[in-house]
Amino acid sequence: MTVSRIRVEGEAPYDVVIGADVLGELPGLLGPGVRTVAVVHPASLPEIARPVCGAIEAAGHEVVPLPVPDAEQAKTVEVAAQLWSAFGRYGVTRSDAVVGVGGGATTDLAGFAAATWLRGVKVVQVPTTLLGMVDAAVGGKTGINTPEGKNLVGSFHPPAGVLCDLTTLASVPRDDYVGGLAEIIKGGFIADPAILALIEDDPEGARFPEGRHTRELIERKVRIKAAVVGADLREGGVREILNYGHTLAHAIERVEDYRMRHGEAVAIGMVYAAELSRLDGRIGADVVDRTRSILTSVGLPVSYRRDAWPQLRDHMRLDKKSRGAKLRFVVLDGLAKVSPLEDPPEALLEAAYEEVAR
Ligand SMILES: NC(=O)c1ccc[n+]([C@@H]2O[C@H](COP(=O)([O-])OP(=O)(O)OC[C@H]3O[C@@H](n4cnc5c(N)ncnc54)[C@H](O)[C@@H]3O)[C@@H](O)[C@H]2O)c1
Ligand SMILES: O=C(O)C(=O)C[C@@H](O)[C@H](O)[C@H](O)COP(=O)(O)O
Ligand SMILES: [Zn+2]
Repeated sequence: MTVSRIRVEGEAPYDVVIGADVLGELPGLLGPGVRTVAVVHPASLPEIARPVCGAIEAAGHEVVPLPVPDAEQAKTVEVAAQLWSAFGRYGVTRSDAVVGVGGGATTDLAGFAAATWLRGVKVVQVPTTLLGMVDAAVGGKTGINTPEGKNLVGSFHPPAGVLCDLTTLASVPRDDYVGGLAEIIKGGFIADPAILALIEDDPEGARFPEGRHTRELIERKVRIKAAVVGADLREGGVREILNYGHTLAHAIERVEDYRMRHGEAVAIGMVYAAELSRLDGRIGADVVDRTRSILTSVGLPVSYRRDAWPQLRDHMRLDKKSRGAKLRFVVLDGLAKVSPLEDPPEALLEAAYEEVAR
């Protein structure tokens, strides 16, 4: 299988390397002069962390394996503080590096710990879920949750490289894998409708790493993300499009106490954003129907509890796109045509939720 390298431009350009059995590329991404490498990984995935540690050790670095709690439980200030203590104990300096191995939750945490330790040390991300590869590990958004909401603390800290070893996808639980499809489908609606056609061509295959179009879907989504974050790292403009569906999604995750997968919440959030776009007169029912049908075809949810609306509305206040009391949504004016929707009337917000509610 070939190895692809997708460049992310910006102040400090880096590569997203994609292929099977590509761990040999890791020392090159770490670069010269690194002595100690802290490998942050879920405690539940020792079999995935071990070869990563082995590849780093074989290149002559000193490896410090740092297991953290699984999934969203890792994205807390307590776990970040444990990493800071470990970095101190093991002497991680500004010429050393952190490697994040795992799903998006682990790479978000590892990136955040690296961004804040000594005001910023090098991080290389090794995503091992579909969602991590196509979204979380690329682009330098790092963060943790607080009791008030999702990703409320974090920083923009681009990695020095991202290594997507496609062989790791084989063991990802089906529902977690399918969650990653939500972020790929998001890419289809906001930038590259060819993604939608590929999934519609083989929705069952899309649910598996060995699917006919998997490699192309991954690369198309990574290219979208690389182009957007390369142009606007700090979300001053175009990067906001990557937040399509996320205003409601993050509120749902908060209501669910982070027990719902991010991708599942994003799927519901995209239906909501599509309904907002339709009710605001921007798109026809065809795009909304396509949203529901493609999400359903791969097994993603498209509705949420009616009685949760007051709580969801309250949590949306703290969305990072809000400006003062004014909410801001990312909406569609058509396929691959994205706009901000500022300060929508409450009646519109409620009417769109009524279309999502069950
Ligand atoms: N920073 C960003 O730009 C960005 C973008 C999108 C999502 N995110 C964040 O990413 C997170 C979601 O990521 P996710 O969907 O990868 O979830 P996750 O990190 O919770 O991983 C899902 C599950 O899969 C397990 N797992 C990981 N790799 C595995 C493998 N190869 N084999 C078997 N099990 C494996 C994990 O241990 C976990 O239980 C959310 O916190 C979300 O906010 C961040
Ligand atoms: O990279 C981005 O920018 C995104 O918005 C990608 C999202 O898929 C991702 O979930 C991100 O973490 C959400 O960011 P937030 O700023 O709304 O927390
Ligand atoms: Zn997301």
